[in-house]
Amino acid sequence: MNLSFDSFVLAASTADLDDEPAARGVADAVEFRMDLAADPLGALDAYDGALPVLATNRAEWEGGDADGDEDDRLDALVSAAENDAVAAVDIELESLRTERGGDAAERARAAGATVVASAHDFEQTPARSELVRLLHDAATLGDVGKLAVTAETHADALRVLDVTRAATAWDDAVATMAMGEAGRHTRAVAPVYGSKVGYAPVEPADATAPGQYDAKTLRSLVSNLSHNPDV
Ligand SMILES: O=C1C[C@@](O)(C(=O)O)C[C@@H](O)[C@@H]1O
Repeated sequence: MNLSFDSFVLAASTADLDDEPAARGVADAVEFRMDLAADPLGALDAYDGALPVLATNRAEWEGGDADGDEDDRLDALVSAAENDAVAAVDIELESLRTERGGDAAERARAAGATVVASAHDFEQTPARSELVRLLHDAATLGDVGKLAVTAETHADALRVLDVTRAATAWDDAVATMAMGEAGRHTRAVAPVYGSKVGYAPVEPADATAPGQYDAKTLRSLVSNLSHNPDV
C-alpha cells in the first residue's frame, strides 16, 4: 500500500493490528510496534486492514522492547517491508549510521518502503544546534527524519517547533514531537510548522509514548489548527 508523507500523516500506534478497524476513518496509517507484539510477522501476514502500515521494531537501546540480536531485529523490519501492506519502516538514526542499518534501509527501500529515520531522547531536549544536527542527519539518511525528545519546559517545546520550521524551510521532510506534559501541545502544533507524522493510540490507555493524545483528539486538533503552510 502507498503512503505519501507530502502532507501530514496521522499514525495510530499499536502493538495489535486488530486495532485497525477502530483507527479507520480517524488515522491515515497504523504504526505497528513490532517490538511490543508477540508474533509481529505472523500478525502482518494475517493483516487485511485498509490502512497502510508503518512498521517500527524499536530497539531496547532506543526506548523500545526489542532486545535480541541487532541483525535479527533489522531483518524482521526488512521482512515487514516486503509485505504489501507495509508502506514505511522506522529505522533508528543510530542504526542507519552503521553498515548493517544502512543495508537494511536499502533492502526496505528495494521492497518499496519509505524509510523513517528516528532519534529519541527520553530525558531532555538537547540544545538547538544538536536538534538541528539530529534532524538533518535523520532527514538525510532516511526519507523522513523523525525526532522525539522530552520537554521539561515550554522553552524546550518551542525549540522543537523552531527546528521543525527551519528544517521544513530547507526542504527536509521531518516529523517532530516533544514527549511529556510540557511538550504535549507540540503534537498538535508541530504539523503547523511542517511536521509530517503524528503518533496517537486509538485508546488513551494504549499510549506508546508520554504525552500522546488519542487519535480522535489529535485528528481534531490538527485539523482545527491546519492552515496554508506557505507563510
Ligand atoms: O517514535 C515514535 C514516536 C513516539 O515516541 C511518540 O512520541 O509519539 C511514539 C512511538 O510509537 C513512535 O515509534
